[in-house]
Amino acid sequence: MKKTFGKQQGAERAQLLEGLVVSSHGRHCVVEAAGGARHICHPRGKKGQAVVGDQVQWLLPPEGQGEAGTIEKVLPRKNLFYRQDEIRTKSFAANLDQVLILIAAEPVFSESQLARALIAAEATQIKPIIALNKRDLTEAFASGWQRLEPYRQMRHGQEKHHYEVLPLSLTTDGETDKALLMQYLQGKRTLVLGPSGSGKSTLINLLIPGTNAATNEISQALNSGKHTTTTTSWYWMDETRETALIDSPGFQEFGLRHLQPTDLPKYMPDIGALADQCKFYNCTHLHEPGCAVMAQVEATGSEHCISANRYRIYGDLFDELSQEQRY
Ligand SMILES: Nc1nc2c(ncn2[C@@H]2O[C@H](COP(=O)(O)OP(=O)(O)OP(=O)(O)O)[C@@H](O)[C@H]2O)c(=O)[nH]1
Ligand SMILES: [Zn+2]
Repeated sequence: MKKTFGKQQGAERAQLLEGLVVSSHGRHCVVEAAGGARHICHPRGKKGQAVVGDQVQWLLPPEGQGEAGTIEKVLPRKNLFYRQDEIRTKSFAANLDQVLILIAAEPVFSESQLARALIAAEATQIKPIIALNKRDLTEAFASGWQRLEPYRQMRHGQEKHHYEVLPLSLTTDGETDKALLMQYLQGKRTLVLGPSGSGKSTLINLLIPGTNAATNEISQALNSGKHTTTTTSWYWMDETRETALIDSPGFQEFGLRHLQPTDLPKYMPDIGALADQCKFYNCTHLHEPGCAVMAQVEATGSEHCISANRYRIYGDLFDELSQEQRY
C-alpha cells in the first residue's frame, strides 16, 4: 500500500468499513472485508456479540496498536438460526437463505433430531432441504428412505411437497450429486447440518475441492494451543462470493427451549394442518375429545395422515417444552 502521512492515515483508519463475519472464536471474530481480505476483530463493548453471517461495521486498529480491529456495529439481521438448551443459547449463523440437513443411511439417523432441526428452521422461516446420503448402501438406504416418507409427503397449505428430500451417494456419484445440489445451492447461503458420520466433510470437499485446508488459516491460528471444539466455518463456492456453505457443529443437541409448546403445530405442517378444526380452540391435541389432529394419526389413505412417529415426537416435544424453565 502507498505510504501516507500519519494524519491522513489516522483518518483513513477511523473510517467505518463494512464486512462479513466468517468465523467466531469466543471474543474474537474473523471479519472479511468487502475486497475479501480477512481480519481478526474484537467486538466493542459487551453487547451485540456478532455471529457468523453477520454483516458488520468495523474499524482498523489505531496505528501502532496491533492487528486486531473492532466491530462497532452489527447490522440488522434477516434471520438468526439458533438452538437453546436449559443453560444457554447457541447461534449457528445469521442471514441464511436455507439449511441443508444431511443425514445418511448409516449411521441410522434420529428422526427426532431431524424433526427438531426442521422445527427450528420453520420457526425462523429458513427453508430446510433434507438430503439422505449413502444410497449405495442399498438396504440401509431403502429403510432410511422409507422412514422419511412422512417428510417426502409433507404438505403445507396448497403445496404438494413442503420439503425437498434429495437422495445422494456422495462417494460413488459425486459428479451427479454435485450437479443436483448446485441447483439448490447456487447464489444462496446455506447452512449444512447433520449428525457425525453423515458425510458433511465429504460434501464440502466435493463442492469446494482443495479449499478446505487453506480456508481458515486465521481460524487455525486463533485456535492453536487451545483444545477448541470445531467452530462454524464459512466457505465461498465462487470467486464472486455469492454462493456460500456454512458448516456448523451442534446437530446432536438441538434444544428448542425458546419455543412455546402451543406453537409446535405451526412448525410441524402435518400436525398443524387440521389444528384449527378441533372442538376446543385451545386444544393441545394430546387428549381432548373432538381433536381433529388425533383423528389423523395413522389414518391410512387420508391426505392429512400423521405418522405414529411424528405424533409421538410432537407429544414428547410438547412435554419437554412445557417443563418449567430451570434457568
Ligand atoms: N458408502 C458411502 N460412504 C460414504 C458416503 N459419503 C460419505 N461416506 C463415508 O462416510 C464416512 C463419514 O463421512 P464424513 O464426510 O467424514 O462425515 P462427517 O459428517 O463429516 O462426519 P464428522 O466428521 O464425524 O462430523 C466416511 O468414511 C465417508 O467416506 C456415501 O455416499 N456412501
Ligand atoms: Zn386437537
